[in-house]
Amino acid sequence: MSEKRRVLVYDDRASLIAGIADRFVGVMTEVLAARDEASIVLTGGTVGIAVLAALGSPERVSLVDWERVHLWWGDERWLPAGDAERNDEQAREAFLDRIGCPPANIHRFPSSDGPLDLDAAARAYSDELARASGDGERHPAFDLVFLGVGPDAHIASLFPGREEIREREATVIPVRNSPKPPPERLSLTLPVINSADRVWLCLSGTDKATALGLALAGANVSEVPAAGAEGRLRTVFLVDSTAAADVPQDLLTDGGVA
Ligand SMILES: O=C(O)[C@H](O)[C@@H](O)[C@H](O)[C@H](O)COP(=O)(O)O
Repeated sequence: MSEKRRVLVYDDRASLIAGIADRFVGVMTEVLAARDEASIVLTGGTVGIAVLAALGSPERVSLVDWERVHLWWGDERWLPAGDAERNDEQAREAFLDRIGCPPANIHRFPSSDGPLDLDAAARAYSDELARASGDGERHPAFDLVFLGVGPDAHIASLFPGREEIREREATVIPVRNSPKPPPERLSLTLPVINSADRVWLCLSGTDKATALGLALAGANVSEVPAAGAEGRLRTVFLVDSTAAADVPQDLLTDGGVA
């Protein structure tokens, strides 16, 4: 396993969630010691949201200087603002209301009940990313992108066998007829995800074992989107032992720098 890519295996889901949260606190301490602000991309999904809840827990909520953090999303479900199924709403319930991150630093995707249609919403988020870059780039320099991984190895709303995973020009795209409900979504594209210093893929459960095994074996990205996730400095698969069941022992590492 290269220093750039690691697989960290935790005994069970609870220790995985806690381990991801604790490692994230460590990374943020390092990043915010070196720079004024950090930019993080959050994910939806049960593992991603559980990690946010752990970060918002009484024992961790004060460990990150959230006032210096910008939060973005890797994807969003095309639903009305405040809908319980929106990734940003689940993040709000999990931790946003407790961490004291300035509202201007919380960069939600547009919602379906707003003035924009799906295509215009993608353009609007793309424009917001560019504005936030501050130096004429197309998006901020992301310190870390969280990704959940579907049983089909999708990441964000980039699904296998679909054109969106192959998009290399746009930074944000609309997704229609999504295999995972709801059918309409918005997603960052793979080049934007991979522009981050760190990409963390978080997997729990036996239904993720095949996706993890294929991703680590270097399967074709169009068919196994998780195989295409690669941070500039680090790519870390943070998994529990059930998700790791199909992974050859030589691809597993314990501990190490995430
Ligand atoms: O909008 C979403 O649903 C997520 O962004 C999606 O990419 C999710 O992270 C994966 O489907 C894994 O979800 P689980 O962690 O619940 O398996």
